[in-house]
Order: sequence, then structure tokens, then C-alpha cells
Amino acid sequence: MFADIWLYLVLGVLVVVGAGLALVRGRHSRHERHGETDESVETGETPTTVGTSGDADPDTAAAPSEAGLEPGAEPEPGGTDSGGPATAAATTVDVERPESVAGRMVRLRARLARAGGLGSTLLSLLSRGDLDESDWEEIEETLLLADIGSGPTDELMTALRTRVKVLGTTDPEQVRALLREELLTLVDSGMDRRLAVSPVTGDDGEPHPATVLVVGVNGTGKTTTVGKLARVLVAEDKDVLLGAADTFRAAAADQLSTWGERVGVSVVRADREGADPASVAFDAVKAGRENGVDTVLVDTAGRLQNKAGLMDELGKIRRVISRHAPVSEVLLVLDATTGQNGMRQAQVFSEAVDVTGIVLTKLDGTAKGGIVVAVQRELGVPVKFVGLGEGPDDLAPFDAAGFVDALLD
Ligand SMILES: Nc1nc2c(ncn2[C@@H]2O[C@H](COP(=O)(O)OP(=O)(O)OP(=O)(O)O)[C@@H](O)[C@H]2O)c(=O)[nH]1
Repeated sequence: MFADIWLYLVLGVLVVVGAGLALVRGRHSRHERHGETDESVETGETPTTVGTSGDADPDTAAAPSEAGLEPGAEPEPGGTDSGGPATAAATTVDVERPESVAGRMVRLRARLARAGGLGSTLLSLLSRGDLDESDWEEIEETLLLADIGSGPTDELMTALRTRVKVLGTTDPEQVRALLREELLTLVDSGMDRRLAVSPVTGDDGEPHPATVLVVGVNGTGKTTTVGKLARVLVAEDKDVLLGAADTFRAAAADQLSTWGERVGVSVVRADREGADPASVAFDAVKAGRENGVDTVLVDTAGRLQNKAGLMDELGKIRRVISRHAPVSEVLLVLDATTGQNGMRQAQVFSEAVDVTGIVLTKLDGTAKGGIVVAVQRELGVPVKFVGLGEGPDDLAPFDAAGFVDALLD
């Protein structure tokens, strides 16, 4: 009998102690998660709350989204069909200072050089001297294999044939200088590659954020590029806000939130998969304007079956954004490893929306650097940035001379 009572007493004490320990542990781990923030606030560092102002306006937050919007209709100012208000990520983390932008291309030159099978092969062929027809065929083949495209290949062949004959030398330095000059002409060092990311004054005389729409086929690296671009802009002391209008894939918004959190940039996103992308873009630019940010970067989905659908969707996003701020840039993200297939995709996108610049990703993973030339020629717009790896700061403003030099390394 006494033994039973003791047993119950001991068990009771164990349960109480166990529960107490669990409580203390739970509090401790919550404290650990928020501890960094408390510390950074106390030490007076930059506030790092990642959130959105999309919920700042009760009008925007009202109305379950799809209501009031017919298929294909556009969101009215103050209303959203994004599946509820674009939601705020309320986490707080330490912010990183991204690498400064100047000199990134130099740091990444070794990776770029891998795309330069083209340059080194041409150099060795041209330095042979007394080139016969089969040498020239080899040169032509090299250019075509590097995805330069047939038009630019013909131009370069003509220029090289003439100049090599006139030069009459096999001196590697002179051949290199000649080739550098011709490649620079092809890459077009005169193109304006600046990105319009500074606020603009609207027709109403008010300042509006620069808005950058990022488009392209899925898998080309759009979301990653938006994240990397945010870091580029933060490194340049710009106030940035991201819009996760790729609502097709929920993970894309999560991915973007992570990019934003790392550098203390807010992300406006829908609260469910499949919400109307135009509505998210609308909320993002609205929030950007209300918060006086410099630049709003809008990620989009690329999974549209046909050109008409693509035109509808991107056209709608563009129109609703323009209600708050003119679209400053439409960046087309292209995967450099996809060659001619990528070129066809590029054409479809450029017919659907006025592309103002190209971001060529995965240039680190290809020996077909000639795609820079082909895509600029085909679309008539400059390559403005190149992706050279999966690291967060592996995106560099494109610099024609740096690129050609890397090809010839
Ligand atoms: N090597 C290399 N990988 C890259 C580069 N840019 C992006 N990637 C990788 O490409 C993959 C696809 O990138 P995402 O940003 O998810 O592509 P997305 O176009 O947004 O895809 P969807 O959201 O499906 O439309 C990821 O694994 C990226 O890390 C680059 O410049 N170099």
C-alpha cells in the first residue's frame, strides 16, 4: 500500500519536473530565434524587419481577391484579387552586406573564361599563318558552335579574312589585338547597359519607384536573378521592394522571401498558390510607392502555354503596374546554356512584351559565350547583367570589354 503511494508520488514529481523543463526549453529556443534581432535593435543597427506594406492599406487588405475580378479583368486601385492581401513575412534576421558591384566581373573572370573556348580556339587558329580554306572553315565552325549566330559569323569571317590578309602576320599579340577589336564590335561596346532603377517623377509630379519586371521561361533563373539583383541594388544603397508575382509555384515566393530577408528587403507576396500575378504586382508597386522605395523588382512566372496567353498575362501585369508607376525596365532572363532553343523563347517573350534588357544566366556553365552576340542581335536590346554562378553575388553588370578579354584569356 505504502509502496503504491510512494510510486505515485515519485511519478507525479517526475511529470511536474519534466513539464517544467519542456517549458523552459521552449522559451529558450524562441528566445534564441529572436535573440539576434533584439540584440541588433538594442545596438542601434539597421532595423531588419522583413515585411510588406501591402497590408498597410485596409482597402487593399479588403475583399477576398478573386471577388470583383472577372477572368482577365484588372485589379482596381485599392482592391486585390491576389487571394487576399499580399502577406507580410514577419521574420527578423541579421542582414548581410552584399558584395559591392564594381569589379564583380573581374572576380568572376575565371568562370567567364570557361565560356571562352571560342576566344582561345580562334586565337590559335588565326596564329597559324597562311590560312587555307579548311582553316577558315574551322574558324567558321568554331563561331557557329559558340552560338554566335549565322549573321554575326558571316560578318566576323569577312572582317577577319580581310584584316588577317592586310596584317600579314602571325604574331600572337597582333592577332589577339585584331580579334579583340572585331569581337568588341560584335558585342557592341556602345550599347547603353545601365539599368533604370532610380525613382521617376510621374505625370502627377509625384515621385514613383522605378519598377523592373523580370520575365522569362521557367527554370532560366528568374527568381534567383531577382534575388541577386536586389543585392546589387542594396550594395548601391538603394531602397528596394520585391513583388513575388510568380504565383504559379509557391516555392518561388518562399525563395524570394529568403533572398529578401538576407538583405533586409521586403517582399510582397500572395497568400496562396495560383493567385492573380497582376494583383500581386499591383500590390507590390503600390506598397513601394507608399513607402517611398527607389526600386520595385517584380518576379513573374514563365509557364504559359502560348504566345497569346503570355501576352495577356504580361500585358495585364504591365498595365496594372503603370497605374502606380511607369514600368522602367522589362528584363528578359535567358539561360545561356539553352542555345538556339533559348533564342526562340527570347523571341516569343520579346513579341509579348517590350524587353529593355537581357540577363544571361548560367554563363559559367557553358562554352557558348557567343550567345551574348546572337541574343543582342536578335532582340536589338543589350545584355545588361550576366549570371556567373549560384552564389548570391554571382551576378555582374555586363561589360563588353571585360567579357571579350575573358574570352581571349
Ligand atoms: N550555375 C548557375 N546557376 C544559376 C544561375 N542563375 C540561376 N541558377 C540556378 O538555376 C536554377 C533555377 O533558378 P530559378 O531562379 O529557380 O529559376 P526560375 O526561372 O525562377 O524558375 P521558375 O520559378 O520555375 O519559373 C537554380 O538552381 C539556380 O541556382 C547562374 O548564373 N549560374
